[in-house]
Amino acid sequence: MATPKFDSVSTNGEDKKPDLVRVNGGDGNLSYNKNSFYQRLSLNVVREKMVDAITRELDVKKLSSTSNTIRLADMGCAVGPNTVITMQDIMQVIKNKYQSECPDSKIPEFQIFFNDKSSNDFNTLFSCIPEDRQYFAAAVPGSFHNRLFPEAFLHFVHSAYALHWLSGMPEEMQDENSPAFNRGRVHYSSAPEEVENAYASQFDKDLDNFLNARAQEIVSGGMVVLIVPGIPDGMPCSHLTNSIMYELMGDVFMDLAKEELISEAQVDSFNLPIYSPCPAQIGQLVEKNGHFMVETIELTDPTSCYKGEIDIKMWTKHVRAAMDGMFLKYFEIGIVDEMFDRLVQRLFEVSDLVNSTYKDKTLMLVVLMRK
Ligand SMILES: C[S@@+](CC[C@H](N)C(=O)[O-])C[C@H]1O[C@@H](n2cnc3c(N)ncnc32)[C@H](O)[C@@H]1O
Repeated sequence: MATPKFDSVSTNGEDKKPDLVRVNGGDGNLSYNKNSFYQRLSLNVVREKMVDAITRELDVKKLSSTSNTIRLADMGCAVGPNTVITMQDIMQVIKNKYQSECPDSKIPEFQIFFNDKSSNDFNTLFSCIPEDRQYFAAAVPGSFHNRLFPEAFLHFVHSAYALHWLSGMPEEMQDENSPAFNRGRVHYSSAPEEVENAYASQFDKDLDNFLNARAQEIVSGGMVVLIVPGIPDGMPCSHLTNSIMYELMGDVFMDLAKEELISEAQVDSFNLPIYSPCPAQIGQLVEKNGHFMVETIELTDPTSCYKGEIDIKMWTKHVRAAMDGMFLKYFEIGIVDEMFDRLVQRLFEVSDLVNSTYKDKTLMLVVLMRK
């Protein structure tokens, strides 16, 4: 196993045994704090739809009848401005709704919980939270696939670009004799159907765990907003921009194996724990789970509120800021540097394809109401 080193990445005092599967902390050149602008642009694309859903569905009179503190949580908040801006924005929308619908009542106090894995760089996150904020802030470390809060405690849960991270890879993918063993690739794109099925069933289990935990924590009438990179129903995964990139990553790693810088066995056993669900899959999972009503499940073009071509170098840096830990868990940092250098070149060679597929409707907004 590689001994990971960090370039401008905070280690949270966990140098001896770091949990590397996290976004890059700190404020350096490869930090998520400095490289999460594309995610923010995409969040802006669905902002109006989310505001509409809150305005239409969130029954503030009912919520305020049980508590004078409204509790919001962002799950998989990471580091940097995205979570702080989004949660402040959501709080303001809810506050405005109170002011217009309950003009004679006292405006409730707000408490915002920022959740991520315990390995997240919460210190850098705290430095982004304004001192003159009009809410109480707290960090909640731990996996959102488990319980994180007391029963019937939260009123609103938001999670963006986080639920597509799988909790782990299914065991059969490590078994060389299994049809789900993913030889020569790092993702399920263009892989045999058994590989994609293994990823899909892991996602199903993870989402079910997430919904079960939230079902206990959220009050009746509370709202869940999920923003997930998705795929249109029926579209082959290989058509996604991200899949084009993941396939090129696999090709580059195989080149490095041919050059004997890494072994083929390393590539075979490495799989990116990232999955893009389609709306039908989410709808079926939510219905089977039974605790929530679906208000919205829809896909949008993530580029629809900004123009121009994708900047391949900057995009790759964003990907690295978010996913470095997944690679560093398996490969030496020199190999990861080399892979990303070569990846940029490969992406430039297919830049027309990258730009055309990037405009597909792949940004999924899911709005659920606790029954
Ligand atoms: C790409 S970042 C998205 C950050 C932020 N929500 C945004 O929109 O910019 C994904 C985050 O989800 C977190 N995450 C993934 N799985 C998680 C889990 N099971 N529990 C808590 N956080 C998780 C990761 O640690 C990472 O910080």
